[in-house]
Amino acid sequence: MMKVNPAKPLIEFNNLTLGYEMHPAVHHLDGQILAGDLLAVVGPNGGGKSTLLKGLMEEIRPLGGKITWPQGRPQLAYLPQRARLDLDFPLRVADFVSLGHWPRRGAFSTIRAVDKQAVDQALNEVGLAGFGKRSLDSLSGGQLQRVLFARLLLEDAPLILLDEPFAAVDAATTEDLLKLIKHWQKEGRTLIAVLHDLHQVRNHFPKCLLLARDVLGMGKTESVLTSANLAKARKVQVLADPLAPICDFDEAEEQA
Ligand SMILES: Nc1ncnc2c1ncn2[C@@H]1O[C@H](COP(=O)(O)OP(=O)(O)OP(=O)(O)O)[C@@H](O)[C@H]1O
Repeated sequence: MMKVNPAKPLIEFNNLTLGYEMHPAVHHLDGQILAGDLLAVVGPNGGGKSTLLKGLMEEIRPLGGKITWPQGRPQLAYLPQRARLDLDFPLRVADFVSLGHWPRRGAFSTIRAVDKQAVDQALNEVGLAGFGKRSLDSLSGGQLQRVLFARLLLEDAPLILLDEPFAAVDAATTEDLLKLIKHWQKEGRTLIAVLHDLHQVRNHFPKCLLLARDVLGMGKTESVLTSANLAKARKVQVLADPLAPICDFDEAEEQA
């Protein structure tokens, strides 16, 4: 894993605006994420959380401002929202998990013995020892989420992005997956997770970004999730206003 300096920012946002066809979904974001941060991204539906992850993955380019990587852009691992995944095909669990090696080995490398051992170990760590030969489409929702985490283990990335990792997952599975997340943080990885359960965020995530198109707070969780900030977030009708106004970049530059 790439060595990162925990005292230096891993990611810097400078007046970052992200969106689609000039309509901002994340507006004028400034701030830093330090290496080793465990950051929750929260906010109303349509508030721009997934868009921010897409920006970090360079799936979309900023409409304005920029994202900088003072320590270089590290390898990223990404857990998409379950609702966006179509895993209803008869691929073996072990083969699917071994895809976690792709970023390092290339898509067409054969699965080597050492990989097989790593796959078994990853399945063991997520509580699915012996599931390797099962077919993906035979798994329950919670088991599938564990498999996705096993694949992340193999990716061994310094920066991990999780989009609603506990959606439709029961309490026991959530607890197990949270332990893995904390373990990853102890190993020095940086984690950014989109979440909806504020109780969970308060209990397990030291830092938080509250996003309702505009940034309503970023920093220590207890100072971001105040009743005043949450009241503001509730007032933002991002869903009722799917076409946010075209961003005025001249004005944005002047403010920068
Ligand atoms: N590909 C796209 N083209 C146009 N608009 C989009 C696209 N993807 C997202 N949007 C819009 O951008 C805004 C932010 O969406 P985003 O998915 O980032 O929100 P979110 O905070 O992740 O929401 P949720 O909690 O519902 O998952 C929404 O108004 C959405 O309709």
